[in-house]
Amino acid sequence: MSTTKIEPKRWDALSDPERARIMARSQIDIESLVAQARPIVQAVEQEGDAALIRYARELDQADISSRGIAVSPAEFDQAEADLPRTLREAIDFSIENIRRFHQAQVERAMITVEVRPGIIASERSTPIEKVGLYVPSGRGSFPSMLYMLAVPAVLAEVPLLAVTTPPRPDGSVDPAVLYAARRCGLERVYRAGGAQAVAALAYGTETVPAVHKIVGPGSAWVAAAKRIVADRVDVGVPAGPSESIVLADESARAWKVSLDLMIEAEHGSDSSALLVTPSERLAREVADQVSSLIDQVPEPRKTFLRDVFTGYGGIIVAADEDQAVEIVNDFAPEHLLITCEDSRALASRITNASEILIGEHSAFSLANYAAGPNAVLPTGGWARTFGPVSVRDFRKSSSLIEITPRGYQTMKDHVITLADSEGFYTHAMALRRRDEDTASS
Ligand SMILES: NC(=O)c1ccc[n+]([C@@H]2O[C@H](COP(=O)([O-])OP(=O)(O)OC[C@H]3O[C@@H](n4cnc5c(N)ncnc54)[C@H](O)[C@@H]3O)[C@@H](O)[C@H]2O)c1
Ligand SMILES: N[C@H](CO)Cc1c[nH]c[nH+]1
Ligand SMILES: [Zn+2]
Repeated sequence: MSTTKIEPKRWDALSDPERARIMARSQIDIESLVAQARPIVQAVEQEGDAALIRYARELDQADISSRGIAVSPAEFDQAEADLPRTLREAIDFSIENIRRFHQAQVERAMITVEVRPGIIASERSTPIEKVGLYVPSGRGSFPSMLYMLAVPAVLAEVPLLAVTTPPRPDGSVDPAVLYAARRCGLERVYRAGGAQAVAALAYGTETVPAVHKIVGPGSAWVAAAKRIVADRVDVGVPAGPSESIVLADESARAWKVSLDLMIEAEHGSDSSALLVTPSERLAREVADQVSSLIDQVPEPRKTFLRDVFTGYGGIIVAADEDQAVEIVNDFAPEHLLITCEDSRALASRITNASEILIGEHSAFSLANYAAGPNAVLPTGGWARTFGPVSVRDFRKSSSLIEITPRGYQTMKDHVITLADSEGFYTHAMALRRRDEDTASS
């Protein structure tokens, strides 16, 4: 196959539809799959386990009828025995880093403020009772996603955690995922992927428990199914197909930028990877180097890279540094690497990005696996309002309010005035009657 031709594009020269397509990226795929995912979700709602077994055969080419949907303790034992020692050590090392970082997110279970004398208000945090963790599999093996989800969920003290992950063609589950699950203290793992897994967690089946929240990244199929069940279950951070921006200037080295640009692009054809630079020279050098580097990558990643750099990804030449920063903030990338003369100063100007890597040593891969912060991140522009998955995603809060007689006296007249003015008769009357009762007793 011929070499992929990548042409740097000047942002100022792009048409509005061209810019809109770059900004929309995988949202286009997710939208187009919602209608196709709906019958899968409905079948699981109506038929439960039978539909999961059927879709495993149809969509994962896996016969799971003899093994069953739930992974057995013996499979966990086998996975641990089969996994190479170096991989076990790498997973252990990374889990420890992720735990060290997420431990700092554990908040006090209750904060209390005496708003005024006798008005005692608290915020109490409790774990969400049942959470489903979606661990993708197919275009990659993702033990890293298991521990990125399990570590904060366990620190949050969620009582019921149910993991779903697609079966492999022989019906087994990725042993690295099982090893990581056990290391994190989880043994409830179900063989189900894609839209069918999301439906199973939303509605429950004979085997898979229904949960209150589903957390975890996935393909456009997973993202589309989450949209369908979103009125029934909390679907958490919208973490779809991976995407990244490298923001680089004249000081950056083309070979490093080229490889860093290719990291997140190799996840799939629906990913996005952009170099945004004010340097025309760097843009041209990176275009040439990425074109020839792609040819050295084994399949299927070669095809994914080709598709990305002729699809949602590319090389953008900004008019200047200010425009480059503006493009990044408008795009709101999942991953951002800044490799510029003063990367730290530029980082302070980034307002929308879920993960900001600063300086040429901070490759995306390090943060994907082991730097400490969570690598399950919002995509599709959702970094404008969401952050990385954290311990907070697995907890909720309640307000506790206790009013003493003194606090009541301080507030009641103001509240009666407000209730009258809003037109809520009973809101005011409940306080007026209390006053009459106090006066007559
Ligand atoms: N945003 C994040 O934090 C983050 C993190 C890691 C991975 N990701 C993304 O997760 C995705 C992982 O994708 P994956 O494919 O490896 O795993 P996946 O588990 O998300 O998807 C595989 C499942 O999709 C379903 N599927 C595939 N083709 C289908 C079809 N034609 N019809 C119906 N269902 C179908 C199957 O059930 C299969 O089990 C990638 O896009 C990656 O970029 C995102
Ligand atoms: N880049 C992914 C998040 O978008 C995380 C990951 C895991 N493994 C490889 N990459
Ligand atoms: Zn990645």
